[in-house]
Amino acid sequence: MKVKLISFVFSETGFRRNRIILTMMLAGITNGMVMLIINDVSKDFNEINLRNILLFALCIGAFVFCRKYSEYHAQSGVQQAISNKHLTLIDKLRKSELVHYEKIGKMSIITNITDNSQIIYESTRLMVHSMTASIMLLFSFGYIAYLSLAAFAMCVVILGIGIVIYKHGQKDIIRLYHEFQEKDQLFFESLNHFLDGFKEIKINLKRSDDIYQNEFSRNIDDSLVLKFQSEKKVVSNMVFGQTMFFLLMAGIVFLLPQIDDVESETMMSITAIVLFISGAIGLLIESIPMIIKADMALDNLVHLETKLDESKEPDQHACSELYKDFKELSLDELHYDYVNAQGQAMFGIGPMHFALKRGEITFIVGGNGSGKTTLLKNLTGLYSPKSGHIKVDNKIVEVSNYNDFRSLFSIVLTDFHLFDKLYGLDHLDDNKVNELLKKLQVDHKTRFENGRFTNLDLSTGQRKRIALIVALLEDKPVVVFDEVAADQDPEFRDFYYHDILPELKKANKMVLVVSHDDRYFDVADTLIKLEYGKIVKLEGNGDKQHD
Ligand SMILES: Nc1ncnc2c1ncn2[C@@H]1O[C@H](COP(=O)(O)OP(=O)(O)OP(=O)(O)O)[C@@H](O)[C@H]1O
Repeated sequence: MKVKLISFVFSETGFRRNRIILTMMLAGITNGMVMLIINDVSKDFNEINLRNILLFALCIGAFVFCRKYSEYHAQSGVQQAISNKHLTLIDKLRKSELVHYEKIGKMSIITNITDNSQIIYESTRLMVHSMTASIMLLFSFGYIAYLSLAAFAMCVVILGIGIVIYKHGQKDIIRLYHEFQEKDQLFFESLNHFLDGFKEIKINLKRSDDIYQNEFSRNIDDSLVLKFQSEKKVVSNMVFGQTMFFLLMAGIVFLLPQIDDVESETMMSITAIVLFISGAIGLLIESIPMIIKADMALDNLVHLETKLDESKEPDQHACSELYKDFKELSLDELHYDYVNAQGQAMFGIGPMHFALKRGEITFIVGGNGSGKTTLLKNLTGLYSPKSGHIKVDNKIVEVSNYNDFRSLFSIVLTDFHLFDKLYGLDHLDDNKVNELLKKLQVDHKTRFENGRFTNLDLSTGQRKRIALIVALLEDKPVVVFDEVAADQDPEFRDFYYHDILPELKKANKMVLVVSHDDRYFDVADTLIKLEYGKIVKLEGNGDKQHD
């Protein structure tokens, strides 16, 4: 059986790897030596001499040192390996396509990374103990072979049969663990809904009871059944292991004298050794289920990493401000559709064909679900089109230039997120931010000090204003606002349409706005109306520029 946990633990120990292996072996050997000395001395009290006392002390000292060294360095190795794995996963995550991230899901990523890492970390100590115990067992069996080959053969046969049957039992346990994991996944999905919909649950007792009884209780009951079944198997397997050990004892005590001509003193020694190693065998039997869980946890992390590798964007050229001075952005027969898990196309947009200029305001309008946000995600390079192209100054934007292309945009989508710090904005002048807070009338709620907003516990409308401020601070050539005015009071809405947007236009920015405010449609230079993913109206400059 290949234990993946071992290679994972050693993957980050570098030059200490050989030392850890050596000290683990020495800890096992010195443990065995202690047993030998005790055995020798208890057989013959003349053996109580300075040499044996010193040897005993030396073995204990070496054991303590080796055990501490191997355990400490293995633990720090695995901690390092886990931290590196976290960084690798986050790095791969940020390079994967948005559409794949949306499919994998936030909760699945969080639980995968946190739960599995915890299991791996906790199992490492057990694994080190088990490896030390295995060395001690090998040492002890070597000594048994030295005392009596027949006793050694008996150990090999009985333990061999035990291992085969034990491994067979493990297969069922692994299957049950997998089923349990799937149930656990369902539980976390429900938990995700429960936490996201906490307000809706709080307000509606019937809904709250329904989700509690029919979702959580049922899921937990199903999980418990599997957990009980697997625990039952684990316990049976452990008891079986212990029984095999008793069988070994019985073989040594009752059978060995019949088949081998062993003296009673040797019999005593062999019995003492077998009793001595019972602790190590017990430890091994108890560790195996945990090590299997750790291997499954590693598989889960590898599975997540493989998914992220598959969803990786094509390699990007180094950012070169390729499009910095662009003038026009156009869609050339762009088509995009969402596909379900079976690969069938669901909702789609396109084909779309229009051109937008810098220094102009474009409104994208249409009913709910008409495809406005999907269009924006394509336009900004968050999704890559299934067919057709995005062009900048009439040149196709290759996917390898998407990083460069996306750097043109500041976006505030409907599900925007406010970061506690303004990442990526270096050398920001606090005064400049505070002036904007004043201009957008949120300065009485929050200030910008030492690179952070002092308060982000704000109303939805206020949070949107902060998101708007961040977008303005980024000072990108294209700004994209998805229903930003939706939660604003009439005065601010007026300010947004009649001041903020025209100011951005004056600053030669391309302004893309999703809006349902038909009272302000006259602000737009171009108006694109969507229905069922198709352009049903294209008015203004965008139409004139259409080639
Ligand atoms: N990740 C997704 N997977 C599958 N279908 C999706 C996904 N996101 C959106 N859709 C579907 O695409 C359609 C268009 O959604 P989109 O968010 O683009 O509409 P919208 O015009 O922005 O709507 P609204 O005005 O309500 O925000 C919807 O029918 C929606 O069900």
